[in-house]
Amino acid sequence: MSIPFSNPLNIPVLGFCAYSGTGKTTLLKQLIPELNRRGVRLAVIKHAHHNFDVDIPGKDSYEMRKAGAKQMLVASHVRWALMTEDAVEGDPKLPHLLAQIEADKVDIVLVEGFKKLELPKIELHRAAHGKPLIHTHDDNIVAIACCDETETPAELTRLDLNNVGQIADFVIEYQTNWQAPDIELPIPAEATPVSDEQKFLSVAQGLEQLMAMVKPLTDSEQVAIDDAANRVLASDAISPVNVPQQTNSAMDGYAFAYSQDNSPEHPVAPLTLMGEVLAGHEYPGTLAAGEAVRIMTGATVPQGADTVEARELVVEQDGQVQLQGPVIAGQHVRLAGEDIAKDALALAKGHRIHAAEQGLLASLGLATADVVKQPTIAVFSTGDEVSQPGEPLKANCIYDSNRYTIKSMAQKLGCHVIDLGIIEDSEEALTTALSKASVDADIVISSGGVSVGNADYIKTVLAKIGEINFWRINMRPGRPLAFGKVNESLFFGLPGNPVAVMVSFLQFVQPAIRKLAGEINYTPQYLPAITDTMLRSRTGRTEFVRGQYHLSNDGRLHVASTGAQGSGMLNSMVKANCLIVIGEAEDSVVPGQQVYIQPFAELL
Ligand SMILES: Nc1nc2c(c(=O)[nH]1)N[C@H]1C(S)=C(S)[C@@H](COP(=O)(O)OP(=O)(O)OC[C@H]3O[C@@H](n4cnc5c(N)ncnc54)[C@H](O)[C@@H]3O)O[C@H]1N2
Ligand code: MOO
Repeated sequence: MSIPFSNPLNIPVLGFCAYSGTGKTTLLKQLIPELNRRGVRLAVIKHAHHNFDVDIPGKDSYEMRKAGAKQMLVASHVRWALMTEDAVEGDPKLPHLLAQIEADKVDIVLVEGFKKLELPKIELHRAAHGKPLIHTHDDNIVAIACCDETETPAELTRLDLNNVGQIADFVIEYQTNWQAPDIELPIPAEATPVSDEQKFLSVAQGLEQLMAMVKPLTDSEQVAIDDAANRVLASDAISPVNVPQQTNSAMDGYAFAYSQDNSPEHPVAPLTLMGEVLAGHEYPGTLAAGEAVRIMTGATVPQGADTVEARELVVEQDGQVQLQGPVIAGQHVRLAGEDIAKDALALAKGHRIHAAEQGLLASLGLATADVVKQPTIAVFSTGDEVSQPGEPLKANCIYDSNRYTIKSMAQKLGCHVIDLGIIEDSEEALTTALSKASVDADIVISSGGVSVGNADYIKTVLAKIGEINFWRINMRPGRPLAFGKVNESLFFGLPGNPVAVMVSFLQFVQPAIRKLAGEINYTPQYLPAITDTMLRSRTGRTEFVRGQYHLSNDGRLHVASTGAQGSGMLNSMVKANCLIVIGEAEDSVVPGQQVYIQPFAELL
């Protein structure tokens, strides 16, 4: 029987398995110093089958543990040991034990025992023992270390059980070639092909199909750096200058030429103070060895000098500068062009401009930026029951909220928005509005009227003046989605339910707008978080649960559902700061399990 295993660390874990008496411990006792000698830092985990204790009665640590401490950590200046009382049924769990290892301090974990786990292992075999082979029924054996008499299949790496150097070579090769498995995100980056008989599309399939129809805008314009926020760079920004322009000081202090005489190995010789240089000015001469100038942060480092010491670490007296401690050659000096060199690529085409990018473009001396034309989005609502906010609410009606969430999200993505209002449910009104909108807009977005019952007008109109696909996406909320073209504009028909509108916008309209706007390499952000609440889904469907995440005392992100998840309840979006994405492969998720979240602070 094999037991699934997943490695929680970002370093390799390699097991050694054998029937008892084969000499596992003897081999490891020789292999460990051999690997150490070759510079490999090791952790070892051993599974003991008996009730072991590492401590002895009478020692403080033993007595305190026996007095009831669940965990006892004893530490000295050479080592520390953590003992944990953790009685479990069956075997201890290896992933949990591995999580206790300080993975930044070692290169590989060697594991003795845990024979039944689906863990990459080296099998040890001694034919004289007459014990069965393990690799014949365990696919996780990566090599067999055995003696001459053992017969092994040609495809299995064979090592000499008595040749520790050869086994060490194998371990090092395994460690060097090991790659952490790719993280599986709830929505895969690549969609499986859509089959003919498929009624529903996966989120990835819907996204792939619609993204194939989005062509990035090619028109660009020059705008002032002040107006470039949230726009996308249309061409590479090449630096016309070195940033910084000249080699300058990073501290208020003293500049001088580093020499052995003021290095830690030598007595510190006083330097002769030659003058002062302020930011925006330069020292007229060249400093000779043993000379220093007083220098301000940002001031050009004089010719001849290469090192700066901070003012508070220096005593200046009677024209002499006495360094107090060791200095490192070149310290506190910012080299000309170290941030961005002249003629180097400062910001690549396709980059969305925010505060740091605006600052960076300004630091090159640029007054304007070449940006992609702003996408124009036309938005309208449909439905006899949908009323204009500010007007009295008619019987059996609801106020229009979808137009407002769509407009706001589009504006946050740097779009120019045309509000077409609420359009009466008639073929004529829709034809006029859509034809007009498509002249000015790159994307036309409607909400409502895309589910089975009432899609008729949109369907008829778009069949005449464009093309339309009515998709059913295996997701919740946001199952129905219409996507097509009106003349040359793209058309999104989002589902009417207010939360479905927002979720569909985030998942489908957002990436389309980013591509249209010329943004390159946008991928949705996923963060791992531990769920504190039970989350329900269904295998085969992607569930977007409104969640609230926070950084917990355990140093990890935790997330909880915001409660009732009706797709008409905008309040659940207001309370949320992320979507919890439960992928198709998963059913329900229990508290304590890891999930992926998409924080949406940027757009909502
Ligand atoms: N028989 C079926 N009925 C429904 C299905 C289905 O598969 N079979 N799918 C459900 C799902 S899921 C959704 S989502 C909705 C989508 O329906 P529509 O896109 O056709 O939208 P409407 O029916 O027009 O409206 C749904 C809901 O949203 C309200 N709404 C519409 N526009 C606005 C607006 N601008 N602001 C605020 N609220 C709006 C509307 O009053 C309805 O309550 O269909 C389900 N039904
Ligand atoms: O997509 Mo609908 O929002 O599941 O109600």
